[in-house]
Amino acid sequence: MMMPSQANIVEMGARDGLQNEVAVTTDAKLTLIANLAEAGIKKIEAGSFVSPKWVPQMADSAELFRQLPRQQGVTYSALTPNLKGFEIAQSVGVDEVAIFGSASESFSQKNINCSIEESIERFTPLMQKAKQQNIPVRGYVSCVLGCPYEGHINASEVARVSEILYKMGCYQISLGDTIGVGTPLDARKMVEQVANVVPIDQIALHFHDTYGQALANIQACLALGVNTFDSSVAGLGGCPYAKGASGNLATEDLVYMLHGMGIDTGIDLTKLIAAGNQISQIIGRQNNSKVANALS
Ligand SMILES: CC(C)(COP(=O)([O-])OP(=O)([O-])OC[C@H]1O[C@@H](n2cnc3c(N)ncnc32)[C@H](O)[C@@H]1OP(=O)([O-])[O-])[C@@H](O)C(=O)NCCC(=O)NCCSC(=O)C[C@@](C)(O)CC(=O)[O-]
Repeated sequence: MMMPSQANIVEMGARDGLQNEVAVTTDAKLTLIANLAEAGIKKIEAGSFVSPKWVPQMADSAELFRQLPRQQGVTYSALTPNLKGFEIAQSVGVDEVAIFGSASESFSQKNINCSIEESIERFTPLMQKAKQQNIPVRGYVSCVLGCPYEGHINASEVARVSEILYKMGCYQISLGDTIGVGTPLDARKMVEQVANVVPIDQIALHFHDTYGQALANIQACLALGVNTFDSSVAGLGGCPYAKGASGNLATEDLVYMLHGMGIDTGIDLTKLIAAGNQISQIIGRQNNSKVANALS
């Protein structure tokens, strides 16, 4: 398989990032999202329609979508764990939603308060409604390279859950190394196993960078033909149900590597770095992107 000449980046900063940082105002989120679109990002996960008691940082997602100025050609998406979340998302004009399952029973319980099988039952009416309304649904599988509660997770279980979400109608399956423990050979083997049940061009990688392995893992999987990657500007975030996990791979670091390999992203790195520096300043912490720090 040839390396892709172009890659798609799904920007997580406003959702996966800010769900696990000190709460910021809706205005600050709107500015971040506008800056990301201005930098050339075409897919922005902007919020989530989950219980505000579970994730208070996302409680303003409906208000955010109501106010969000849309840039043509940009998709603004949100997480929806159940029909209730989907209906609220739909009422405020979300372009695309994502359901999120897990390859780990324990993480499923901690994150969405139900078993893997129960989560599939909750997703079913959502998928039916999304199909009726023509709203694309992305599917996440968490803990694909390890679980904070169970440790090792078998790739066969990752493939099993991925196949279920794919067959339910998710147009893309995003494989989450939620706690960032994976290493390149394991990442590659896991993706190869999922690719037996989900076409490789419908697989995305969502790697947290807790152990500094995310770029190496992506590099190992690029050769398989994967060309969609989730990342967070400034490396924002973590996971509220995976203590100690750091944010997603920083988008600036990913873009720098891909451009260096001759893989186009359509993203202006200078504008992206400015967006990351601004939100880091607002939340009062150092930008977690090595590239941003080197070039700032
Ligand atoms: C899924 C639930 C809601 C189940 O929570 P539950 O308690 O089992 O659900 P419930 O149906 O019994 O409802 C309980 C309360 O939540 C409300 N509720 C119910 N649904 C909604 C909704 N959609 N929006 C707003 N409110 C909702 C519902 O109305 C009720 O309110 P109350 O009567 O107590 O006032 C809960 O567990 C939850 O919100 N969990 C948050 C999960 C979350 O956001 N986690 C972080 C996402 S990150 C992730 O999953 C990993 C990923 C995707 O990034 C990939 C990776 O890194 O690997």
